[in-house]
Amino acid sequence: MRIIVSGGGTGGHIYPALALIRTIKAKHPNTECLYIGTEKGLESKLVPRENIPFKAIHITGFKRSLSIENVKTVLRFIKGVKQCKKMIKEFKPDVVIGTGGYVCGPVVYAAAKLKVPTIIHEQNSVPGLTNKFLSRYVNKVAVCFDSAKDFFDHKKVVLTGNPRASEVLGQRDKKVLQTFHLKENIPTVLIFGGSRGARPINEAVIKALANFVGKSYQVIYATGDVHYEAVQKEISLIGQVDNVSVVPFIHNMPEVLRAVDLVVARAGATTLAELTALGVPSILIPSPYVTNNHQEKNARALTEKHAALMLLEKDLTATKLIETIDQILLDKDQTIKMREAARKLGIPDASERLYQVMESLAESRS
Ligand SMILES: CC(=O)N[C@H]1[C@@H](OP(=O)(O)OP(=O)(O)OC[C@H]2O[C@@H](n3ccc(=O)[nH]c3=O)[C@H](O)[C@@H]2O)O[C@H](CO)[C@@H](O)[C@@H]1O
Repeated sequence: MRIIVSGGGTGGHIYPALALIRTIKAKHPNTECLYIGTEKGLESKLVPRENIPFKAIHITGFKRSLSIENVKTVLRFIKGVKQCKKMIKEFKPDVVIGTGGYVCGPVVYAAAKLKVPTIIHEQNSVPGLTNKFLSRYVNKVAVCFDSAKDFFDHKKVVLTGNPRASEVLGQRDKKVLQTFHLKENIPTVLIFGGSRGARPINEAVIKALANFVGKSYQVIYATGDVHYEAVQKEISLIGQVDNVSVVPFIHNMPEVLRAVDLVVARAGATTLAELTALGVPSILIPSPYVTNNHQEKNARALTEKHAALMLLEKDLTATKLIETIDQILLDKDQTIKMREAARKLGIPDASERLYQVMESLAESRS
């Protein structure tokens, strides 16, 4: 099989794509894959790490307000479509899949125009602009939340879940905590602000740092690559805290998620798919800076079922953060209830479901 995958900007669009590629390669080791992204997006770093052939196009996203930049974006889109058509004709894919982010626009649109079978994967409860636009042209729309179905043509829509959910599954092995210089025999909370980190979360954690001293739990705190230096500078002024391990980014997230007892994070859809597949309780701090406030809607899908607690960014303080962590981790019954509620929401066979959609589409063509 030959497939082109495109998805980018942030990890939430890239990790599902990588997980799907791994599933396909596990089934058909001879599958040829090409990933199309942008140089600026995180994909230009993450995809080559996986030894997947990567090509970049130059494209930008639409601004919501009227602006001259939008005219430039239209021109870049037209140029991008031309570039993608050339790549598609050369590569001759059986299927083209877009996992979100504006880079998918020209890639999937070009494929649809060339009559190559196309799928878009929407991770969120409310779709992004690019996927809404592409949904008119593609053959199938794979979604992760029931509520997302209503935004698309019901004949095209399939509930698959997020392939990252399948990827994080595995044996819980707390030995990985040693790599963070932490203990295996006490509860661990993992704090991170999405794939790029989040300044407001970093600020709250830095202020909370001294209050973690003497707690019966320990903390892994990923600042986000771009924030690491600034955070370290601030921490050096306060002093290191033994039971808090600070890192820029976690590249072995599946292993780490399996070893921790609570997660504090933004409410990015891929993170939520991972948490629910594993049944990890969470405190969600939705980013208020995303399209249609979709992270809050993502988070509500979990809080309504008691799988997570939500802390709005406007209410986020160091004290509130510690109180909420204590509320869960210092109450075993609460932890267990949240764990079970989270697991009930997971779609652990998401990779297989998405693979089936892809395979039947490719077969229908041959
Ligand atoms: C600001 C923005 O537009 N965010 C969007 C983006 O979020 P973002 O890229 O932050 O996506 P998610 O929170 O969904 O996923 C983050 C991914 O990065 C991984 N990870 C994170 C930190 C780390 O140190 N190591 C690591 O591997 C997580 O395990 C997860 O797989 O895509 C999501 C999925 O479409 C959307 O729901 C978010 O609203």
